[in-house]
Order: sequence, then structure tokens, then C-alpha cells
Amino acid sequence: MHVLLVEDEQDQRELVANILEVNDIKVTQADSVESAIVSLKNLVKQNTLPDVIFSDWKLGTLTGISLLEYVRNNSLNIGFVVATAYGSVKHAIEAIEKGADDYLSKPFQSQELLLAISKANTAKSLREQNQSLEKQLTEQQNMVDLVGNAPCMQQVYERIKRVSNTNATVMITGESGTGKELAARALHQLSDRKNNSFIAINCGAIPESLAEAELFGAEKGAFTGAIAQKIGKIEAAHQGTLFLDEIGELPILLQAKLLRFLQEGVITRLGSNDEIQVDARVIAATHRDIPTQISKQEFREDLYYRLNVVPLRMPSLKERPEDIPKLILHFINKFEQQYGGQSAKLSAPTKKLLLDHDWPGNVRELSNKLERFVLLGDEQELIEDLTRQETNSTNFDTNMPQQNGEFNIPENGMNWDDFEKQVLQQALLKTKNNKTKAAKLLGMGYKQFLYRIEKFEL
Ligand SMILES: Nc1ncnc2c1ncn2[C@@H]1O[C@H](COP(=O)(O)OP(=O)(O)OP(=O)(O)O)[C@@H](O)[C@H]1O
Repeated sequence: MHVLLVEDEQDQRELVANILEVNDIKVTQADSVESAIVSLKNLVKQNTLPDVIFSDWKLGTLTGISLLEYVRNNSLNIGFVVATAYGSVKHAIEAIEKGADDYLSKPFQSQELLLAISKANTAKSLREQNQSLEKQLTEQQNMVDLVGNAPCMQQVYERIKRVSNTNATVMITGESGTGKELAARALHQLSDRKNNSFIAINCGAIPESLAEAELFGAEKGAFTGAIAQKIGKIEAAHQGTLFLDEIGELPILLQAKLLRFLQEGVITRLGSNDEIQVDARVIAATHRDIPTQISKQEFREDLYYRLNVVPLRMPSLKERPEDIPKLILHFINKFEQQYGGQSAKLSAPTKKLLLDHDWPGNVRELSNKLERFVLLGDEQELIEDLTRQETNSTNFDTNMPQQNGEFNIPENGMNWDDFEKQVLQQALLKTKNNKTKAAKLLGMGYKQFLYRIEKFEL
């Protein structure tokens, strides 16, 4: 332990220093508030702050309180003990009020001195622990949008924390609705770039003909309809984060241009020859299996390796059923606040249904269902919705490969895209092209359904 001892009477100071040193405590001595502050400044520079300051109350024309104020105002975490004259309770109270950890009335025994110093040292360590817990809490708070404590989610948080403050490219994989975008936002929030832009672009949602201008920008007149200069999403993310959602949908031509940006940090707007330096941290996400796309030559392998520097897999909701109760509470509170405070309560059997549900649409599906429940307050509707979905998923009256009411992958494999397209087509057929009903039939959000039927141009 290291103590800064402040006492203007030399005999007294040496006596106290002696007691401390005999007990293996390192002592730095000062004879006034001013010289104590000079010592502290030097110790701060050398990064060797004392653990405790033991200061006399009366120090020339000043008091130990001036030193205490200096320490606390400069947020120096040091234990502080004030030695007050015998019987001056007023001073003791003032010292404690101003943030001293303890006081000692003179004269004192050596054991009392050591005890007070040790108490102040403990108080300082507790403050240190508190600060570190608070810091962790703030970090957690920043990831507050991601709800869930399951071990697989803890691993996600751990990885997010570890890589957030680097510029490494992160490739987030996981089924639709597992929180890939939320994870990307958390990475941005926890980085030094947090005060700059977070620009998200869904590579699957822009028509191929406009994708280049969207990403890289375009000069006025670069193509028909380019009536003004357009700043692309990459440029807009300068000094911030660029989130490329559904990266697997990026047209192969643009994959080459994106690779160039990742390698050289420069872009060229459509219709221009000038190179523009852009400093953007790139995060990509996909629910598709990129290695399969690579084998079909739909995705560039070199781009994949450049993007997949840090892989982050978002677990499906099925993998973390223990988080469902927490998520239910979270969404009910969220939507109650959003739509004005009526209190929506779920009965135990409905909670059980939610727990047993398969959640093909993951957290997004849960969120959509609970939003509707809070809005309509109709528990029966929620129950019917959940049971209907279960029945539908086990009773395909279709020409799709199945046996005993259970879907089976044919021995010679199948084409997932064709399968998805067929399911979407059937949902539209069954609902006479009513997209809202078709989305509901598939347990999907309306937007998610639209995005998929646009993907297959249905
Ligand atoms: N862990 C979670 N905690 C709270 N909300 C979540 C969580 N995961 C997802 N959500 C919510 O679910 C919805 C979908 O999340 P998000 O858009 O991040 O998923 P995604 O994986 O990017 O989906 P997609 O692949 O379809 O784009 C959002 O409303 C989001 O707020």
C-alpha cells in the first residue's frame, strides 16, 4: 500500500511515517496542501497514485478539506482520512460530508491509525469495483436492444464486445429475424464510431440496375434519370459503419467493386473517374449459405474471405427457448408503451403455447405476434394463430415431398429456392392473392413476405 501523508508539523509527520513504514506501507510525505497537490500531479504522471491520503485538518492557512476537494473534483480514486483535533466533531462531520472515507481524532494510537488507513483503502477498492461494474452495465445498456441471456447469446455479446472497437469486417449469419441488424447496431454503438453514421442497405431490396448508384453514388447525368449528383451509401458511411444486409443478394458485378473498396478503401462514383477515399467499417449479414453460393459461382470467394474476417452467428430462437419468457416481457412492455399503457396479460396456457412454438420467423415473428396481441388485446386470436400455424406446418396438402404428415428431404436433395418459391405461391393461391393473409398464413411479417415475393418476382 502507498500513503500520501500530509502534515505540517515535522515531528508529528515523521512519527506517523515511521508507524506506517514499520507496517510495510510506502509513504510519500508533504508538509502543505500545495506540496501535496504537486506530489499528486507527479504521481498521476507516473501512474503511481497513492492508495490513501492521510491528512491533518489544519495545514497552515488551509485545511485538509481543500486537499480533499482537489482529489474528489479531479475524480482521483484515493482513500482519504482526515486527522482532526480532539473533540472537533464539527470538522469530522464536514470531512465525511465532503467525501472523506474516515476521520481520526488526535491523539490516536498506532492501531487506530492503521485501522483507519485500511478502511479507507477498502473504500477505494470498492469504488474501483463499482466503476468497473458501471462501465460493464453501460456496455450492456448499449446492447440493451438485444434481449436474452442464454449461453449462446452470452457468446454473441462476448464477441460483439471483443471486436466492436476494431475495424475488422464482421460477417453476421443467422436465420431471418434472429437480430442480425440489431447485432450490427450494437457493434457500431460500442465502437469509437458511434457518434458517426450507421448506414444500412439491404442488398436484396434494390433493383440490380440501381444498385451501383445506391452503393457507390453517381454523378449528375451518369445514367438516364440521374438528375442530380447522388452520394452512395458507402460514402455516406464515411467515419461510421456500413451495414450490408443480405450480402448474398449483391449482383456479382458489384461484388468486384465492393472488394476493391474493401481492399483499397477507395470508391469511384458512377460516371466519374475520380477516386474517393472512404473510411467506413463494414459489417455484412446474410441468412443464406454463402459457401453454397460460391460453389454455384453466385458469390465471389475472395469477397467472402475479405468479409468473413470475424464471423458472428446469431442463434435461432429455437436454440434458446429459455429466452422466450424474457422476450415476451420485453415486447409486451415495449408495445404497451408504444400504444399507450393498457396492460396486456397472457394466461399460463398461452405462455406455454408460445414456449412450445417452433418460431420459424424467430424473434421477429414473436415480436409481430405480441404486437398484434397488445394492439387487439385478443388472447383467443393469438391462440388460434399459433395452433393454426402448427397444424399448417404438419399438414401440407401439396405436391411437396412429404411422408406421414412430416416433411422429408428427398434422397437426391432439393432446391431450397424452388421450395421457398412454391410455398409462397401456394400461400398466395390459398388466400386469393391477399398478401396480408398470405403473410399471416406463413407466420411472417407483412414486410418480410413482400420482400420474399419480390425476390422471386411473384
Ligand atoms: N435478441 C433480440 N432482442 C430483442 N429484439 C430482437 C432480438 N432479435 C431480434 N429482435 C427484433 O426482431 C426484429 C428482427 O430483427 P433484425 O431485423 O435485427 O433481424 P435480422 O436477423 O436482421 O432479420 P433479416 O435477416 O430478416 O433481415 C426486430 O424488430 C428486432 O428488434
